[in-house]
Amino acid sequence: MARLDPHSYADDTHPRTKTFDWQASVDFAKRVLEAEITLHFAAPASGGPLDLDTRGLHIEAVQDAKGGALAYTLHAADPILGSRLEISVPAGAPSVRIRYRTSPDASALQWLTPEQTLGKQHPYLFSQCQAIHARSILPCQDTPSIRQTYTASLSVPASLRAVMAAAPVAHEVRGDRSVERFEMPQPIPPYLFAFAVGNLASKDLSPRSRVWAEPAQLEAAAWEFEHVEDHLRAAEALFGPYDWDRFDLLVMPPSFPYGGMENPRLTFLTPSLLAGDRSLVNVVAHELAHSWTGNLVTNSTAEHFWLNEGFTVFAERRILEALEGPEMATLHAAIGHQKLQQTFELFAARPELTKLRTQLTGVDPDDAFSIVPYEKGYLFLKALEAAAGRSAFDGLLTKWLGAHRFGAVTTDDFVTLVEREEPGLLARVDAKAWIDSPGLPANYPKPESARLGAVLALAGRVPTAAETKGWGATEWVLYLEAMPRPSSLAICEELDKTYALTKATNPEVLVSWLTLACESGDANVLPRVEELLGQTGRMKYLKPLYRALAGRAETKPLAQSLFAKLRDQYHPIAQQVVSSLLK
Ligand SMILES: CC/C=C\C/C=C\C[C@@H](O)/C=C/C=C/C=C\[C@@H](O)CCCC(=O)O
Ligand SMILES: [Zn+2]
Repeated sequence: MARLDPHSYADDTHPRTKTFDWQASVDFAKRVLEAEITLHFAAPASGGPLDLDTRGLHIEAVQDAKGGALAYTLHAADPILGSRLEISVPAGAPSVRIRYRTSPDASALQWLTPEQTLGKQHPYLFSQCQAIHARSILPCQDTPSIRQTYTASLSVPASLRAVMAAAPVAHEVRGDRSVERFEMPQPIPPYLFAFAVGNLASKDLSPRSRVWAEPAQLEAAAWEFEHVEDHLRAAEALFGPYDWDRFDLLVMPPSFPYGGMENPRLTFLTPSLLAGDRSLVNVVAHELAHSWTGNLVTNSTAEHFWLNEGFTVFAERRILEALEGPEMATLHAAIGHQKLQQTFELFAARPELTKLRTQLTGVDPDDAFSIVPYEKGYLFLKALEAAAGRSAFDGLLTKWLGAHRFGAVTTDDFVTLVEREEPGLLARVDAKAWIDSPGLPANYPKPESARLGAVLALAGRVPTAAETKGWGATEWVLYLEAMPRPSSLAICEELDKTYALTKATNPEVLVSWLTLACESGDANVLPRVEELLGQTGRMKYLKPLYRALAGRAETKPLAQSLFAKLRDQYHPIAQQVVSSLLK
């Protein structure tokens, strides 16, 4: 018996799921899915146990392919992993079928009332499975090391649409219900299983891309993401053919906990990207880049998350460089570097979580999550690119993607490939320190440029109008993130009086400003902070603001009272993460 993943009960001596068929009926009144799943094995079972991951599922029946009952045990829940569903599978069995019901507080799902949506007329339901939440939707081997294809059939109220990170194949209306069928032909890790149900409409952006949104937001979304085909072409020029057929976008409700989620064929995006100036489309570039780094070549467990995210930030900034020039890519890298330094301070008590390769047994991935795998992983790849030269490094990247296409990888797989293709390169950048030591090695490639230096030189004082001439959101975020914390109340007051930052419409600028002001004890911004925390559920915004409020004695009670009031409108993942940081 050998567990494949510290966050899964999947065992490499058990039958391996190759594909599954999932039927579910969405019950908005009870906030549950009534469902049945048939797991088809890669080879007939040899006879013995099959351990599946579940969380909060009410199991009604477990059967063989002919409908005969199979013995099973649903073990007590582990606080991080959920409950092991142990099934006795007879020798020769090709599949198992499980009928079950999800729990109203399934950790992957957020159920929204009509009032919590933009249109206020219809309910909404969406999923977020990364890293280990798919098991709250369906019993499965919930580890990226077992990739699975699937078919799905979703029964929803006829007034709503269901969309899925899969290929739609049929849509039938039957009275007051409609049944939408999907197929996912490419094998995916379970964390990329995703769907949404709501009052949705779509608009084509290119032959292989459309945007879905609530009707009132569709035109704004289509304008913001109009140039998605340029991103696709730039990415294919860099990384090779796009393997997923469609690259559709779904603009989520404001409570969506992340900036984006790279669900294949249907990327989920926070509505906070609809800035009206296309200044935040780097997130689309990031999610698109995952089509190669993360979705095609996938970390085998969360302990190698940097293989997903460090590579994707590197790829995102190469797309940005191709479309907007090296200066913009460098500015984004500089913001990431600033936030990385802040994160090292936040993780001072848990430096082991700032290694690239982590040990996460007994650690909840959502609690370990930070930008370290993103930005430290990016800097490590930049160090390799600088040492090898861009052409040689691009050759490495091509070989990496080709060698592990539709596969699951570990850090050792990357080390082995680089050592084989470019002997000595890893030693030249002290790869061991990057991978297995906390923080950054002394020789790391700090993002630098003239424009960047000019912005950073202003940190600590209020810039003049002349000095900020031509600044966009990126320069303002970089300046605000580089400001000493706490800054003086005099500086905060002058900044806001001069530049009306509390009225900023760009969410990145607004949150960087409000966080600085809260960390500096500037009570003038508190009404806007309270308003914003009620308008978004994106953890990138919730975490720094709640942490800033909780970090000062005079505003800690406000952090707690606000969270008590607002928590139900946040996704279950955000509720758990913010609750942990307020402890
Ligand atoms: C050391 C790493 C430990 C765990 C990593 C594995 C999974 C973390 C889990 O919490 C899932 C994260 C999902 C992230 C989805 C989107 C992000 O890439 C975007 C985050 C930033 C943003 O909101 O823009
Ligand atoms: Zn990502």
